[in-house]
Amino acid sequence: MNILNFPERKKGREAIVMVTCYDYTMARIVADSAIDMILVGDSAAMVMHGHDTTLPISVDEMAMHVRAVRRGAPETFVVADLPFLATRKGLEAAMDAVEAVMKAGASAVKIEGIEGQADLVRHIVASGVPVMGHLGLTPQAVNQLGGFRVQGRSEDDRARLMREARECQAAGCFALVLECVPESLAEAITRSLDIVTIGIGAGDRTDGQVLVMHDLLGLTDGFKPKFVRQYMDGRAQVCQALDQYASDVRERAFPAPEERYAG
Ligand SMILES: Nc1nc(=O)c2c([nH]1)NC[C@@H]1CN(c3ccc(C(=O)N[C@@H](CCC(=O)O)C(=O)O)cc3)CN21
Ligand SMILES: CC(C)C(=O)C(=O)O
Ligand SMILES: [Mg+2]
Repeated sequence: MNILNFPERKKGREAIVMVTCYDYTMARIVADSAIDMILVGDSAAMVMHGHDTTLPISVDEMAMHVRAVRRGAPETFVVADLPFLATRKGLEAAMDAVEAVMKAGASAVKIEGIEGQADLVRHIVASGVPVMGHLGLTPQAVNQLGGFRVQGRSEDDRARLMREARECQAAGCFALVLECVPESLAEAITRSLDIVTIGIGAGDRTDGQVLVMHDLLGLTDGFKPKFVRQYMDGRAQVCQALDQYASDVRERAFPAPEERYAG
């Protein structure tokens, strides 16, 4: 995937497949898979660091995850989330955040919401940095949304999200994530835009899909929103391996002779 390929992946062509990734080892695996692109999401705050929301992660921590992912996937298109408030403290602070994740190796940045930051998006794009928009359930606004809830169900919200999607495109976004919105709204937005849409909990009419790595591997304990499909029972498989290791050690079945060094 290259920034120049996105327009040709618009509706009707092959769907874009994106997954989150936060570390070197998993990035190497993603790079060997059929995945198109990586999102170094601020969901790292939750799945990597154990917070309840995405709010606590810093620009430096995001940059650290981007550096690790870039080392593991040197050729992959990597989008980095700009964390909570990074774009809301003036132009210089915002550009410092963009600089940090781009110099860490990102190919593009993702910014939640468009209200009050269309000019900033224009400036980032004019600076040579591709920007991915993100509308619908914007987790950085969880305190305002009253929880991780489906968005765009009322007629007013629908109209607002449709308008904001057009604003993202007008501001120069090359792609737009639609999170937790009714499929009819995601379809309407996808049809009305020239840029690609990437859905999560937004039905199958978007131009691509994104899922959190740990969700699709079944590693997240008890976290299973409706839109998640678990492609393996990662928790059970990892736990089984750990239990086997523990029992082998206790029974002195590990290490075997061939796993030892001779003097
Ligand atoms: N591991 C992980 N996966 C994600 O997809 C994800 C994160 N973390 N962190 C950031 C946001 C938060 N997300 C979430 C979290 C919870 C629901 C959820 O509980 N959804 C309810 C629907 C609620 C409603 O009907 O309004 C569900 O049961 O599906 C949805 C998205 C998506 N993102
Ligand atoms: C859920 C996706 C879209 C995201 O923003 C994240 O993982 O942080
Ligand atoms: Mg995010």
